[in-house]
Amino acid sequence: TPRPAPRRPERRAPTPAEQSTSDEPTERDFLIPAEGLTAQQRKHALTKLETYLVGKHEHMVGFQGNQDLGHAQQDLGRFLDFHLNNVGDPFQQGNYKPNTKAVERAVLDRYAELWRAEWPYDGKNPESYWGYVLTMGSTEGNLYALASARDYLSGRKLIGDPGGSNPQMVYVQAAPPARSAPAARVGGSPAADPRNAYRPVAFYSEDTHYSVIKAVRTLAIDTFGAIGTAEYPDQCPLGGRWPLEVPSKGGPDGSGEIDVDKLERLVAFFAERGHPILLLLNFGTTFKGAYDNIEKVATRLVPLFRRHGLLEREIEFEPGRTDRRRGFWVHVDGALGAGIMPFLRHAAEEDEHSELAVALRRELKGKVPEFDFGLRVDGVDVVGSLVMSGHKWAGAPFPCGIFMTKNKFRVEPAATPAYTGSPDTTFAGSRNGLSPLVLWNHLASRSVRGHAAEAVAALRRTRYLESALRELEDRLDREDRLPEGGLHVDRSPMALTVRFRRPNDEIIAKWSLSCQPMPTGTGEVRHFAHVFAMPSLTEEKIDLFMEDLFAEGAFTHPD
Ligand SMILES: COC(=O)[C@H](CCSC)/N=C/c1c(COP(=O)(O)O)cnc(C)c1O
Repeated sequence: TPRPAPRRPERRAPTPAEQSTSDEPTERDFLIPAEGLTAQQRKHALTKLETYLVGKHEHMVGFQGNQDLGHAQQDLGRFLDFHLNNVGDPFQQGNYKPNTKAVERAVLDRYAELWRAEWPYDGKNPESYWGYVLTMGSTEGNLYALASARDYLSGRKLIGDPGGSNPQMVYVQAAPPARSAPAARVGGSPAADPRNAYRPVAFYSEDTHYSVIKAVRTLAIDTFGAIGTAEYPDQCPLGGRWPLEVPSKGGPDGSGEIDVDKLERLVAFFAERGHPILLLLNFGTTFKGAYDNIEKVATRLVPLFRRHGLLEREIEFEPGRTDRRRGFWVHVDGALGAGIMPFLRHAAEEDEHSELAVALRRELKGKVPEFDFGLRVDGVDVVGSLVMSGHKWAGAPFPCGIFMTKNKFRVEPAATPAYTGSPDTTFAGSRNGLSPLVLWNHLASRSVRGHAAEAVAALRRTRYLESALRELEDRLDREDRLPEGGLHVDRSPMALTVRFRRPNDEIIAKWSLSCQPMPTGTGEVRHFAHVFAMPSLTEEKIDLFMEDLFAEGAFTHPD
């Protein structure tokens, strides 16, 4: 029987009476009639949206997006007059001339310096950085990093037929070494199976952002859990069933850092069998703001990689055409952490009696953690790639970010399309030309000392937030209004966020809170919300937020 036609609204501008009454605009307010809308109707609809956004902008505290625009609008608004497009490689000008690649290169050079990579960019130097400004956020960067790592570790190479009839590049795949190949050439211990030599295995923790799981699925990259379950049943080195993700320290209600001891045992299992290792580490996890101890991971795994011939492998594409590549790749998801940490490191490097260094020591017991291209263990430069979101710490008003790696880890560009005049070396085709301007403005509008002071202040405000929540818990307890079990206030080491018991839906909507159910060690599930102390979160806002949480029914839920 034919399905009834979907009920469609008439294609006409809604009358004022038909428009949504709540201050939250709906698609009805923006219905586009065939005859278009008058200037007045468009202004009316847009004003409704602006009014709504003003309120939400003021109360946006629940995600790691810095809402402080600085003076981006007056500095950059003029560039909306241009159709900017940074299509192609940032370091090749290309034929699409209305671009901001010069700005993009300056931003990349500055972040390369902040992340202790070799800069300025030099296409002839294998140790030089290469990177590009993302048109999406770290999701694009993670996708691109994992695709690069997959091709690099699985012995793929893109070669062109320069001067040939076909300008396109083609993939060539190295053949697995012969079974008789010496273990050293296979890149594994004597037990290594040469057939695994180009089968990379991915590892990431249970606190990893969902964009990584999406990337692994999209790119058909094998994870240790999937291969373990399929090919090594009942052999999990942790005992029991293979976990899908590397356990975090202290389990689901722990700090959110990866459990390095368990990671080491899982990686060893696959390295012994000749698999190349693809490791994604978090530097500022989404919900708990936790930092994986990247230096500790590297200190444990570099000797293991050396033992199993994974520090350097010879890859033969065809007789006489070989590459020397590593058998491991460490990607750092620094969506939030890569934005703030270089500035905290600067504060730590100041004279120990300076006001900034003293202020940092009040917030941070111990050293600023390692995460970037400067990390070396036994002379090995550990980090293969790094991403950062521009709309988090840097406060870009739209998604953007940075992907960075080194020339020596790159698989040659996919194509050199004549019509753009620039090698197609990024994930996107057309690329946002405004993002480099926003990131440039963020970096250039303060001295590095000014950025460092901002970073230390954010740690101080996080501590203020945590104290305020604990005082609130005491106030509610004194008035016998504390919910059963308390407010579960918690903060991971150095985190820019504090998590606490989820309040009611009205407060969640007003303050744009991000919420997550979390199993506890006892099997109970607790519902948390969190607040991030981005530069846009002032102490005044924290006080106003506490008043809302103190109100009657703040933690009451309909269910
Ligand atoms: C629930 O919160 C989120 O999903 C935020 C993005 C919104 S904050 C502005 N985090 C995104 C994120 C991402 C994805 O980054 P984006 O694509 O820029 O959103 C990658 N890695 C980590 C550790 C992340 O936290």
